Amino acid sequence: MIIATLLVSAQIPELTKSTVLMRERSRVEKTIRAMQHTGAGGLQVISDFDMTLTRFAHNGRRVPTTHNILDNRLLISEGCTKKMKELLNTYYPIEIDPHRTAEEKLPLMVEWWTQVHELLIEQRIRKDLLAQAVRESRAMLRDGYKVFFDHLEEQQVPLLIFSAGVGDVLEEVIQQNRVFHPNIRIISNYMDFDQAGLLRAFKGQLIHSFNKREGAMSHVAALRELQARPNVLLLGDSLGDLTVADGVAEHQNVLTIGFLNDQVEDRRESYVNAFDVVLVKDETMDVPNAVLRYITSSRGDK
Ligand SMILES: Nc1ccn([C@@H]2O[C@H](COP(=O)(O)O)[C@@H](O)[C@H]2O)c(=O)n1
Repeated sequence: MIIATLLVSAQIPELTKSTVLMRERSRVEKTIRAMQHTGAGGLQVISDFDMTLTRFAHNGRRVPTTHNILDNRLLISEGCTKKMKELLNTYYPIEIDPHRTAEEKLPLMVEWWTQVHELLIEQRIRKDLLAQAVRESRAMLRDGYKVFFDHLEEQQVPLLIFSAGVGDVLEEVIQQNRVFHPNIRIISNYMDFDQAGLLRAFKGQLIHSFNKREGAMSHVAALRELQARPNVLLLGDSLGDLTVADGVAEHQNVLTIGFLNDQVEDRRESYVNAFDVVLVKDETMDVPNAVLRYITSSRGDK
């Protein structure tokens, strides 16, 4: 068995990079082997979007989240920008605070999202200007994103993107990067426009970073096709992302990969305890791509 697990490391050299942390390397290798045994046909990928599929920073500047892409004079006023920034400065430190529990954070996240959505609705955002706002933004998917999206499509592996961001903006980002393939399902906060194409509400139950399990459970019927796939590769950048897989179904093998983008020293321990694999300040999809390449390679290739 030791020889078998070592073989996995040899086949996936990306897992030996100094930016890759694992609580229990042998468990990771065993899970990857089990997933490779079933192959692409038994696999599904569940991923967060902002700061997981998108970069956290580029050239020393933060890359905007889907909410922040809406901060464009085409769509919102200067006053709205100011209020959104104040809310971000108040609530983002709470979202990533390793000393508060998810239970403590939950009501505060509801406050943040609710206030921002109310501000956006007051602005009566125009649907027809969203694509231009995305084009003008500094939105950026992680390096290696094309290999990730294209490989999943080629292997017919479903990709569920579960995001507390803004669904309409998220779709536009992946559309403009030409990777919006038919194997993708998205659960997110979608805008509701009136007949004149002006934002009047957000649809459905609010999704924030700490209610993803409940959000996933409420979509279980729509996600029935995923229940036939026992193996899950789950990608996220927040501890709240870990609960999505529980909400979808019971699984045989789940491998979780967490991007630790910010406040690394303070959060390292909690991330290593929670995710199987932690990627520290890694702006690429190299590790998920290497793991996927291994899992979906046929056993004869080994
Ligand atoms: N007004 C807001 C609210 C949230 N955010 C950030 O977006 C992230 C949510 O999207 P996921 O795809 O990661 O689920 C969340 O982590 C917040 O930090 C924001 O920028 N502005």
